[in-house]
Amino acid sequence: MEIPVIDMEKFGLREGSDNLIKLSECLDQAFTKTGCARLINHGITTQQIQNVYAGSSLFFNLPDELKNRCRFVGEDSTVGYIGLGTERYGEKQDLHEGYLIRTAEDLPGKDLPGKDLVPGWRMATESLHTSLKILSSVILDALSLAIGKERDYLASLHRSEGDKKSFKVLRMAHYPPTNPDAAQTSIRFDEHCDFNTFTLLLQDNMGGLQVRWQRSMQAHTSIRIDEHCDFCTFTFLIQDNMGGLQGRDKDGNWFDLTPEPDSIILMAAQFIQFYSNEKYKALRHRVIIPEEEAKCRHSRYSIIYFVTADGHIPAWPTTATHLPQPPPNVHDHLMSVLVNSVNPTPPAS
Ligand SMILES: O=C(O)CCC(=O)C(=O)O
Ligand SMILES: [Fe+2]
Repeated sequence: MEIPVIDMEKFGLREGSDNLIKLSECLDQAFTKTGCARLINHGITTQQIQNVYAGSSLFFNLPDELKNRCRFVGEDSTVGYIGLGTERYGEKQDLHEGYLIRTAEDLPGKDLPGKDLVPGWRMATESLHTSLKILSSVILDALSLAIGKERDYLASLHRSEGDKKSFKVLRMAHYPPTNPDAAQTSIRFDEHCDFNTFTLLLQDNMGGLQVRWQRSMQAHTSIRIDEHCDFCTFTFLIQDNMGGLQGRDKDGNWFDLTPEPDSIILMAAQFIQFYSNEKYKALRHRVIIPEEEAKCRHSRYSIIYFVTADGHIPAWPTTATHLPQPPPNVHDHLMSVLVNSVNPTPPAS
């Protein structure tokens, strides 16, 4: 699968809405075709990114006891440290830990737990966060046009400043070294789609991120016979020469999203799926344990920015006929999804 590359420099975005229309067309094509894009020349510097990785590496190598003191509890539980094995997205054990932050303006009057444990890390994350916010606001505007709305339509659903319940968070992720045998029972991050609007993802050069697009993206709006398995014992099938019959391989066609230095992966998530009236599909993705022994015995780091609508906004439009009505709000919807993926029993070490 070819991931569309979008060169953000081409759009000279402060110059006017003409370029925004061009960007919206590129995003529309990318999301329709693959549910994702690789953004280059996005204005975020190598130094900004490296500063965050450097802090992540120091933080995640601290003793568990210190990291565990950085958990947020109560209504702010969407920021702070999330320990190894706290989340689980499938049958296998997920092998990742994370630290989630919001910017100071999104979290007025609050300090992040453990913000001083790693000198300079808070400043580095704040700088990257601010740049990602700027990038995401351009993308929100372009996506508004792409779904046939006014330029500020999505921005008006994503204000979030001072919204205590906002899930607009930046996550620093760490995948600890493991061994190739662990892949039998564990995975670095199991298959899921994100439940926010879209995600901006940076990864180091360790690899392992994979995506697969939802079948209906390839099938457009109609299909001769939709996906199914037969319920008999086995089937003999003879077909003419017109083609069209497809099977899925055991793995369901996963594609590697190979690391490219400094590029940012943009992934469609559930909110844009619902608000585009299913034109775009939330991209399914996972992080596998690499087969190369050297890579799997090495830490992997990534940085993920979840662009999320404000907590009180309906999780899907009230006009969506295929979804339960009335919709829950974004906050309650995300809480219910997160509750299902949080596994309170950490793996035995
Ligand atoms: O670390 C990655 O590359 C993927 C992480 C991810 O999918 C997530 O945090 O939702
Ligand atoms: Fe994800």
